Amino acid sequence: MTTTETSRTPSAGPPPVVTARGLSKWFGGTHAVDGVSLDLLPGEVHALVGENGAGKSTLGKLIAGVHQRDGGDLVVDGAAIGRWDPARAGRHGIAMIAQELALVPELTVAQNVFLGRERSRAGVLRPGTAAEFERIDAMARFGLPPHRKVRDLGIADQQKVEIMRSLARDAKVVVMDEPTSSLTAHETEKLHELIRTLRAQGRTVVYVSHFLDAVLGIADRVTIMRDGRLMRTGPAARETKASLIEGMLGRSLAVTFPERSAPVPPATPPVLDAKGLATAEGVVDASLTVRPGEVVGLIGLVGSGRSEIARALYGADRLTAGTVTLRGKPLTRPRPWRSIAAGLAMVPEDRHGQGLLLMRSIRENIALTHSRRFAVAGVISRRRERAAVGELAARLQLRPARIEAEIRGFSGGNQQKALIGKSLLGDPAFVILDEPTRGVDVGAKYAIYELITALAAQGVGVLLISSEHEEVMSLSHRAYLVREGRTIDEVVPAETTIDRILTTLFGTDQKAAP
Ligand SMILES: Nc1ncnc2c1ncn2[C@@H]1O[C@H](COP(=O)(O)OP(=O)(O)OP(=O)(O)O)[C@@H](O)[C@H]1O
Repeated sequence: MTTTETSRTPSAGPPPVVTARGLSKWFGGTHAVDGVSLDLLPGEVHALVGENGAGKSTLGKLIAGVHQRDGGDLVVDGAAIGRWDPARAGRHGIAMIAQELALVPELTVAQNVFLGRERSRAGVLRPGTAAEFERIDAMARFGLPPHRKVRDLGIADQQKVEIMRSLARDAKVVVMDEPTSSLTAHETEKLHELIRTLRAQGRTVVYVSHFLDAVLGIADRVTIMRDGRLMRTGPAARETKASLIEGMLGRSLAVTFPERSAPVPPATPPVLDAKGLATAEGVVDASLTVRPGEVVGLIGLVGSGRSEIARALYGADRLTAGTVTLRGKPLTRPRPWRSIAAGLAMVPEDRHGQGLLLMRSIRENIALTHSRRFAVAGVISRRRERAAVGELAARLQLRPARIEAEIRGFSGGNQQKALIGKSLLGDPAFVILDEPTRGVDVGAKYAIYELITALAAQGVGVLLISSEHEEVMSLSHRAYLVREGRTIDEVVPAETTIDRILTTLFGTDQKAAP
């Protein structure tokens, strides 16, 4: 579909709570949102879908006052809106849960939930807030400890704090940008229940997501965006996954995986050999090997210790027991810089917290860790740097392909690609990819799958962690099952099913039949 249709308000039914007419937003030469007209109805879940960089987040931010529009009109509750910022939007009952979470790490869960609302100084909450927290907690059913510092929470729990914050503000329109990207299937289902409750209360949820199955399951209406423009808005019931993908990309694309290379013979000496790892951060007893040319998955639920095992291998957390051997040499007391020098690379799960410098350019971000590689007689050659980064940007299909632009101006999915690029530039022998396709659209996902397969074909050993079990099942030669910080079993994904594996993971001491 190439024609641009605007959404229409059904002739009967309640008037829209927000109406956008010809909204427009430029970032430098990028027309991020281009003449978008849209109604948000009370009591609807309105999904926004589109490729990375299609303008979904920017549209959400224009509605929530995070960005100022450059053109077009915004009508809220029937009144035309002039200047617009998050505080004004908040007073009109519009809240946004952005991809880049806006929490204060040093404050507690409850303090963050009521941030900007509490009147007492130094983060001391007003009397009555405990009861208020309980009320919100009862509605959200996340079971978060109110007094825990946010910096001690994982990214999934931090996302839940943001969601509770919008509940605390009693928002009637909540824009959720990729709310489920770090949640487990079970947590996603709980969030969807909460969204249904909000809808039943007559509230509006704008749901930005790349998970098209989830979109079809929860949304009443779907708006498809492409290149800043609105392609169509219509009832979710009339869409299928294929029709959404076609609308997003302008062409059809089978959601498939590239073919795995042949299994690596077991006698091949491993590139990585880890035995009996333990850390204070939750690894209890993890052992695994990865051979050159092999993609090995870690399958476990969020919170099972998958990412913690990755951090232990990389040296981000200190080992309290166990050994890591890389290319036959022991990594005594692994630390990230020693691991990188020894040929290990890691793409972390939390790209903002651990991976990228948002104020620096793509080139600087990609090249920073590898400055020595571009040195000629001790001086960094910008020309060599630009050539290598440019080549990587093309391989990763980075959009826009401007390697000197600041990272923060790139869409979430394109930031993720830059992060992967950063880890690959050092020609590592072993790569850890923790949620490499999180927040990435279908087209770019396939590019990342191809990259993983290509890395293995070049003889690199890959450790793959993903909440999308289908990815691990389709890309890995072998996989370890992880529960409570332990590697409890090893499977060959091509010879088993995810259902069997999940039975093993959920069960107490059942073994998966391979
Ligand atoms: N603060 C900014 N400064 C400069 N450019 C920006 C900024 N925010 C967004 N852009 C650009 O605007 C376009 C739309 O980005 P946006 O984040 O809205 O896309 P998106 O559809 O939400 O993508 P994703 O699915 O990857 O999150 C992109 O080309 C992006 O690079």
